[in-house]
Amino acid sequence: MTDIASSTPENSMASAPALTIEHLSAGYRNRPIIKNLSLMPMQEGQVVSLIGPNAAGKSTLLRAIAGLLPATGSVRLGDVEILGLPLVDQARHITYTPQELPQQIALTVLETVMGALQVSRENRQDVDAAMQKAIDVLERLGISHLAMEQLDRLSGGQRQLTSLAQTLVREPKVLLLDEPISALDLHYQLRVMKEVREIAAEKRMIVLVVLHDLSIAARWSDRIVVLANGAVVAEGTPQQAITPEVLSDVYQVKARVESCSQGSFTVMVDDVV
Ligand SMILES: Nc1ncnc2c1ncn2[C@@H]1O[C@H](COP(=O)(O)OP(=O)(O)OP(=O)(O)O)[C@@H](O)[C@H]1O
Repeated sequence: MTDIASSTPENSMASAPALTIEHLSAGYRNRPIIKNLSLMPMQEGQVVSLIGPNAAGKSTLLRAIAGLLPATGSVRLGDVEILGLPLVDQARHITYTPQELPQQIALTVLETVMGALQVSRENRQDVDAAMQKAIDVLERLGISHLAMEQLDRLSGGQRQLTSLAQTLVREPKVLLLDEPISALDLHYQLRVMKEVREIAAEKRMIVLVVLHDLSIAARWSDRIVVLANGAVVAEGTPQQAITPEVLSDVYQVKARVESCSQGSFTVMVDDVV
């Protein structure tokens, strides 16, 4: 087995670990939600969007991959089996950002983001490096002006951006994002998707993101997974996965998929079925 955390950039490039999910089942008490689910391997640098109706099991799937729910099956990063590892070891590879906004604690945004790096306060160099990293992420997300604001004085959208900064600063190998743009205005929705995509490519991260806006998912994802009733109903490029037939089956809407001038496409919903 390969120890991913201790591998050098050279040999990790050579082995290019993919995230492979096979025969995954998970749920709550006596309530199975995810049933024997397998996905195409997700490659380094890829952004994969998970879409589907309310209660389809999207958050449950992310929590199961992150090791936060009892699950059976296999979640492998390269040849390392992640499922069943102690949470602290799993967290070295995978970071999950939940749908819920962070607690309104009395820390500044900068302190909150730096806190995610868990450096010792004794070591001045580490603290300085952590601060620089945190500031860089805040700048990328366009919220460096909030660095000295207290978390409990922020709006919902500002707290969501802080939560994302807290996750990104750790540069995990696998990033699981549950509706990261649900509280954001148009500018920040696009800004976040653009930055997540760029950071994934730069840092060779694997990103699995739950989104409800299909046009945004189509524009910013390499691949789409459509989930309904805890099972995959379509998977592939945005063009392959988001079709009028799938939208009718899964969301019960009459929809068109229209090409845009920039090569992406928009989903136009005409009516409910
Ligand atoms: N803690 C829990 N205990 C029991 N059942 C739960 C729990 N959390 C979620 N569920 C159930 O699991 C199913 C899937 O929920 P999940 O939150 O994964 O769906 P989702 O696709 O993320 O939905 P949404 O788009 O509405 O956020 C739902 O039927 C829900 O009621």
